[in-house]
Amino acid sequence: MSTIIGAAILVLAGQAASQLAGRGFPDCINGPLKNNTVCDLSADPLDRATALINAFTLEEKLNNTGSTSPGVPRLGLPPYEWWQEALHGVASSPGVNFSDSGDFSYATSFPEPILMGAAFDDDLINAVATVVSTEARAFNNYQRAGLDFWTPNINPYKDPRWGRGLETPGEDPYHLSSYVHALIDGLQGGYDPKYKRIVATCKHFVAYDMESWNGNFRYQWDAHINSQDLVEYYMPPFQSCARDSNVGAFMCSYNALNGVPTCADPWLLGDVLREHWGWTDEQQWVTSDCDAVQNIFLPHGYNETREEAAAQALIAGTDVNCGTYYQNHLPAAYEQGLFDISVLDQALVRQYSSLVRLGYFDGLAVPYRNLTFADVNTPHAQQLAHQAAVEGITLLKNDGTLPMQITSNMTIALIGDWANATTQMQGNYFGIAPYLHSPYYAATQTGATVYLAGVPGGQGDPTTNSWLPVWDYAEKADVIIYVGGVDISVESEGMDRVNIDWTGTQLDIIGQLAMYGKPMVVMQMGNQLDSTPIVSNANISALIWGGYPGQDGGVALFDILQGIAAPAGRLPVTQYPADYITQIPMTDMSLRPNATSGSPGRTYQWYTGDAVFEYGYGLHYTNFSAEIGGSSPSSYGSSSNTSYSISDLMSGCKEKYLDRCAFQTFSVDVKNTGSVASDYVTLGFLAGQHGPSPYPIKRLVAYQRLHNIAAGQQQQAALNVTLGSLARVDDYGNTVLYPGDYALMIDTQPLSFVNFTLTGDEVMLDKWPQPPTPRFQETDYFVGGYGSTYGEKLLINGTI
Ligand SMILES: O=[N+]([O-])c1ccc(O[C@@H]2O[C@@H](CO)[C@H](O)[C@H]2O)cc1
Repeated sequence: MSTIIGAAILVLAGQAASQLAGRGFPDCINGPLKNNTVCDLSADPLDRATALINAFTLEEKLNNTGSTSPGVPRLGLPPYEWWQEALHGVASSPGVNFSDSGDFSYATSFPEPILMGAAFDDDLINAVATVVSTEARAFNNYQRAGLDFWTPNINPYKDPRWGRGLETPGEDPYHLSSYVHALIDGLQGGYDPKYKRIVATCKHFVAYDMESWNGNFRYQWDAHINSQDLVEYYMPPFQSCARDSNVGAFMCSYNALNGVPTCADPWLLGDVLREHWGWTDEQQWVTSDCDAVQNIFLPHGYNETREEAAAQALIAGTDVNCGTYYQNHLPAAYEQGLFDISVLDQALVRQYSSLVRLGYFDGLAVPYRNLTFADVNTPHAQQLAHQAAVEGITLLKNDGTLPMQITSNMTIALIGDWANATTQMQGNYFGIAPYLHSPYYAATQTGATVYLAGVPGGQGDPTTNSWLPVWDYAEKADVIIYVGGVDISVESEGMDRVNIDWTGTQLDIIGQLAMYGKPMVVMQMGNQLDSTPIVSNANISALIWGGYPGQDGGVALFDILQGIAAPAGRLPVTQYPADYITQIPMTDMSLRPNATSGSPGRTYQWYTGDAVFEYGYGLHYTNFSAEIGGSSPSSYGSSSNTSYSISDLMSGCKEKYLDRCAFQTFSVDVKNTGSVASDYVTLGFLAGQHGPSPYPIKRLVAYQRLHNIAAGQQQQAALNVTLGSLARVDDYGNTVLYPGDYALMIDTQPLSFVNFTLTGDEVMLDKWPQPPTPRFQETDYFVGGYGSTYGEKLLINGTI
């Protein structure tokens, strides 16, 4: 009896699976592949993919090397588009196809990562990513998207000019590593699930963080980075992706690293990525950025011929080529004997075994097959999009005007080019949102009378007649709200910013509006601008940073303004003074301040000047105390010194990767000492004299967001600090645990400290694989602004 039922189920499943085939999935029931091992659900994924690729002819193999793969009609293998985007929601891209109306005409649009980074809430990021992957699966079920997505952009945001900083969670490598771990877990559905929800792609590997600056373009830029900066700053998020999060794919970048284009670099894609980080699973692949293989030939000029460039990339480990360069040039490269067929087979097996792991060949056996458009933009997703914006929005100034009660008998003058922002709130790499609740929409929801003057933020003379409504509205209003800043017209892909201050026009308008002497709030949108004139103007009541807040951004801003939600976001980047960009070229990749080059240093860890607002800054509507469990000296270096022997710490360390070993979990008692319930982001910074000099000012080693701490109540944060977090990186890129003085501090203006020392001999936690040969001339370091001693030292050691 049960056999009959089983057979009936199989027949039904077979029919349904065949119907799926009509929707762009391979037909493993009735199609030509039905007897190929790729259709055997019980076989090992690698064996399944190998059997599939073994059935390809040479020509079919070469045809399927680009981002748009034609498949193999002879075998019933459908075409597959590898390029999907989902930076902060399923996004318009070659493989994503929104319908014009009805089902699949929209997807939830979350804030840009720069604002979600400001939430410092990994649980939130995991929840957002889970919604994104759910919606992606629903799109896939109806043939409106593939199963792999080229997100996240996890290059650290090292320079405030970078046009794509909005795509990242900020400037700190620890923060990015932790954020991306939570994100990938949500996108892929865990570390190693039987069926991945989707495949995520960590990009752009590595040192890609310049678009176009002073004659340097992303396509030809050769980033010169010494091993210490590389391992300490540029690599950690990618290590987190590969080694700690088991991400399904990587994308190599346009730029070169120390003379070698990243997509052509066997050391980077082989020794570092696959071997050192243990990303050895052959179900994971590397794609090039789009046309980056072409760029190896020109403008990098790294190879003599197009065929050599294509072959070099393939051999180096670039498995997929975004674009058509492989399809166009690998055939001739093969004829010229520039690569062995086994290398091409390996690349194809990696791709298709990844599709096996996504259930591409498994019909209805895949648990996500029942997702439909009803699972897109659900009430939960909408709530999360709103929450993500609220959690990230950061209060930078408040003279007590906020939270502001807005009543229906009030009049608001809402001014600025973001006042009625819609798609502006989505930044870049976005899809079609179900709705875009602008600040104006949110203002009208309060019941107050709203005068809207969406004046352009960029240019113009605010004394001319066309601006008259602004002054009229300000005159009539009880409250003035200016919503402006920057947007993707000045910071975007291919376009770095040329300055980081407010435009003269905007400052002129804001200054004049402040003279009305009314409650006035500035909402600073987009990325950071030097807001000194706003901070120092006593007539401006409050300054809120709102980033790119997504589909419910206006509502989130007004919820913060009115105190419906309490602000607890923290700046995920330093807000530099405007002249910072005159002190350091974008091309200088070094982090440490340098007297010879004049660099004031990069990021809060090394910047020696005065920030307008420091990394981690953010005000609340209440006050907090934060005590580190039991021991709380009043400052760094004062008493309560506990001493730890390095050898004792190491003897308890059983992890494969020593940096993962626990040092301590510091419990922090956080008390809301004010009168407004609020979230609190517990930031744990480490300072002290240990390891190679110079020492960073401080560095983030742990964080946890606590939620809704009632007035007068207390919650406890648990800050997990690893041995890796205590360690520093030496000149050769090795990660070393050093004896010396340490201090853990809670918050930016520390609310409490704990001091401790490590004693005994230093221990190497991670030995960095050196590139095979020195890869560029000593003089190159001088171009990059390095001191001569350093350059010599590096070359004497025959490495970088
Ligand atoms: O030719 N195009 O249309 C085109 C569009 C976008 C583009 O940018 C690259 O494509 C994205 C792929 O994920 C990378 O993040 C970005 O660097 C590169 C090329």
